[in-house]
Amino acid sequence: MEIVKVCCLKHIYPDKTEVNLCGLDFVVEKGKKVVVLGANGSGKTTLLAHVLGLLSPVEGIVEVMGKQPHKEFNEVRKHLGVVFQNVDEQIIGPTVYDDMAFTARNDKMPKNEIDTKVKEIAKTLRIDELLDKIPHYLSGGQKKKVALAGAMVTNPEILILDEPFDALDPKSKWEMVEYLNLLNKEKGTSLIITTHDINVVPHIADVVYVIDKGVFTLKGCSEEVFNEIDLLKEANLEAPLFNELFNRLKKRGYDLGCPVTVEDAEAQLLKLLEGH
Ligand SMILES: Nc1ncnc2c1ncn2[C@@H]1O[C@H](COP(=O)(O)OP(=O)(O)OP(=O)(O)O)[C@@H](O)[C@H]1O
Repeated sequence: MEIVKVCCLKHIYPDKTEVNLCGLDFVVEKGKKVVVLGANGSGKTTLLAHVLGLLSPVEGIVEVMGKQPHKEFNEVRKHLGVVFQNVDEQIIGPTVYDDMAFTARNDKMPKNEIDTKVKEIAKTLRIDELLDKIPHYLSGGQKKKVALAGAMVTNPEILILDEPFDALDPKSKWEMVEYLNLLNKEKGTSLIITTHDINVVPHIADVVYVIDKGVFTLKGCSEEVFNEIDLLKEANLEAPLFNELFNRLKKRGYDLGCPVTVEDAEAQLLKLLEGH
């Protein structure tokens, strides 16, 4: 079932900067983890702002659960959780606990339910030690986790994350990937994630879109997308290094497939070595 659809979207910012999101239709199926890969300024944040109903299109289609987000903002927003690229813009509570509880309190969720959820999510994201802290003084990575935790308290059907892995150290990044995968598996939460961290993509994405200067040029699973090395380069993106390596080996007559994770690459190489 299609829950998000964006096609031929034209946006004009107040300073007259025009962004045309065209090419392939951007579609999110219920329960899927969709990654949008694109270089700086390619239009990722503009896309998300339209899905969230924060901007109005001049032309084109933007639908979330069959509704137009900018027209039916409240109706659409109750299904969405969001972590903005600049989390300082969304962290507003005087303490981490209050910040996480903010939307749930506004939605009149019972106090004890909020308390249980806040503590449970904080524990899973390993920020339970921070609950009494003032968010303003946290590190960038800690703030990302707090924003994600806050977005999760109301149990959104679709979670939108703009560059969620920025500012995270490797351990926190992989913990975040693990948490998002678990969330998707256990709660069926659909994910829309923008990133330019290519190495994370195969570990999180069911579907990958590549956006090149506003044009959706590629759609597929990680293997399909990372095989299109020339199109990725055109979009100012790099395929994972070993992906490039396996492509070069293929050109020399060693077709070992298109592994997109270190584990897959290791398995393929071992197969080859053990065959000799
Ligand atoms: N508020 C704004 N006013 C004017 N132009 C804007 C505004 N926000 C974005 N743009 C322009 O729209 C285009 C797309 O920007 P957008 O922020 O959507 O890209 P992005 O892919 O999210 O980039 P990044 O990875 O750097 O965050 C860029 O040319 C950018 O300069």
